[in-house]
Amino acid sequence: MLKVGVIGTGMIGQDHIRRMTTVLAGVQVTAVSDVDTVVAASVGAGVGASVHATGGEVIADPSVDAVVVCSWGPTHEEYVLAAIAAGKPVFCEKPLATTQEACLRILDAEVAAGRRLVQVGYMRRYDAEYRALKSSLGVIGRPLMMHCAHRNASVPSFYEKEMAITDTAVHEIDMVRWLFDDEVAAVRVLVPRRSGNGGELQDPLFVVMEMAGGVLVDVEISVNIRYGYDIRGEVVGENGTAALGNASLVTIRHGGVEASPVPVDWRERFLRAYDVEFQEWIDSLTAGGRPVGPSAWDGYAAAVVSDAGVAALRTGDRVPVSLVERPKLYGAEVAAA
Ligand SMILES: NC(=O)C1=CN([C@@H]2O[C@H](COP(=O)(O)OP(=O)(O)OC[C@H]3O[C@@H](n4cnc5c(N)ncnc54)[C@H](O)[C@@H]3O)[C@@H](O)[C@H]2O)C=CC1
Ligand SMILES: O=C1[C@@H](O)[C@H](O)[C@@H](O)[C@H](O)[C@H]1O
Repeated sequence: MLKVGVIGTGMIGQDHIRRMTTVLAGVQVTAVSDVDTVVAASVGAGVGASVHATGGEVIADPSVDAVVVCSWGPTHEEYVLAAIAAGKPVFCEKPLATTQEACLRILDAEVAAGRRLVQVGYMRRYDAEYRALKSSLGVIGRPLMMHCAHRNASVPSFYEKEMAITDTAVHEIDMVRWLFDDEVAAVRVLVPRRSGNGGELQDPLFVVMEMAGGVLVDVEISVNIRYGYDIRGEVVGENGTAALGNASLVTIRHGGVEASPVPVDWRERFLRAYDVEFQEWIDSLTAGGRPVGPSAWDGYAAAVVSDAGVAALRTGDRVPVSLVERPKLYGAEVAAA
């Protein structure tokens, strides 16, 4: 039984605790913590876990074999570094950290530890539709372009302009690296007319990524679309196209109209993907091994592209992407999962 401590008991922290306590096998949540101590106490009591005053105490708790970090992005670096220092495996929700410099510090620490301890929560790699899309690439000929849309019904009040890249588009950044087994070479961000739904937020955005191998990817980021959570992707190949399904269990035809329900948010759309992601993480650690999913290198690479995207948003320029040399520790694992 893998004993897990969870830092950050907000929306996704609670959702992951729910899956670890009621859905998945071979795992027990033994400790939790959140700067919102009231929420942490309530969540901890609900699953019989110890409630600690700080994330550092969760990591140091002897009843904790592995750590799950679900706090806000800017706090991830501190906890991931502390888990590495304690020699404990750590699953960190995306992004690994909010700047490439912070990710490099994590890479350096893990390389110094000499073994993989870090996994990053890029769950699209575990989604059945994305996996089917990847499998179909052989059928449609060489991929040339990809069209994506990433639409949130709404975002919380603390969501800032740059988060459209660092918190939202970062999923597409990781996904295209995995899908095409290639790195992003340059980023542009185009700014269309502003939606009235987002207040002062610049919403939507249109992100264009150039892959090193020449594939061009466009991503519409809309975070106040109101009607639901809508994730789309279509690859254009030399001889055909391959698109994600519409993620709906049912299509209703009634009163002269055809309709399918749209997921409310990421918890519904990627429910199974998170389950598979966590079960594989738990199983890999229980077997005495190391995590095999998205690595600190993947987290770093996504952060470099994300930084380029933020610069492109600020300047309107095409911003090239340049990665440091990949440490041997991450040699064959960029496209894992
Ligand atoms: N993989 C995915 O699809 C998703 C990933 N996320 C990621 O998960 C993380 C959390 O997001 P949400 O749960 O939506 O946010 P949230 O705001 O609902 O929850 C975050 C929690 O972290 C706590 N917190 C903040 N600073 C802390 C600190 N220093 N130590 C301990 N706790 C702290 C907050 O009090 C809050 O309860 C973010 O990094 C986000 O990008 C979020 C949603 C979906
Ligand atoms: O990761 C997530 C959130 O943090 C982010 O804010 C949303 O835009 C994404 O759709 C969701 O998957």
